Amino acid sequence: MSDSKPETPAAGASDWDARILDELYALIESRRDADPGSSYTAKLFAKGEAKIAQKLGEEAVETVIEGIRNDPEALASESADLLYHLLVLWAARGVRPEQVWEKLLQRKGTSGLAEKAARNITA
Ligand SMILES: N=c1c2ncn([C@@H]3O[C@H](COP(=O)(O)OP(=O)(O)OP(=O)(O)O)[C@@H](O)[C@H]3O)c2ncn1[C@@H]1O[C@H](COP(=O)(O)O)[C@@H](O)[C@H]1O
Repeated sequence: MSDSKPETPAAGASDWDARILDELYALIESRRDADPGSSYTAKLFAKGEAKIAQKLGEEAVETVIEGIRNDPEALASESADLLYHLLVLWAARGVRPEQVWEKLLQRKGTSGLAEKAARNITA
């Protein structure tokens, strides 16, 4: 069996990882000038940044609800909706995934508690 990941993951496949976020972002970018009648992403772009942010908020609330209920499958499903809409907002506002990955990388190894304590000293 090859170690390499498939070009495109099959639905339900476990042999995939977070690189799908980069692929999804590229797909979202490719829909920027598409027909809103044939693409949900294009429809979101046509509605504008404020509506996209509002939609992200709705998906966040739905994710929170599933986080409070004990239904991991529903939580995973709402999380996918949330991530998709977050990526659409990044694209709409000109944020590249690499910018966010860089932020995460910079924080690697720094405890959230230590960072918060340092912030309070300098505030
Ligand atoms: N990952 C997603 C994805 N996740 C969620 N959604 C859509 O997000 C919407 C959210 O559903 P809701 O019930 O919350 O909202 P709604 O009532 O349907 O929508 P609104 O009228 O409120 O805007 C649904 O229409 C979902 O289909 C997505 N739509 C698209 N993608 C990806 O984007 C690609 C391009 O899609 P199109 O732009 O439609 O071609 C697809 O191949 C997917 O890979």
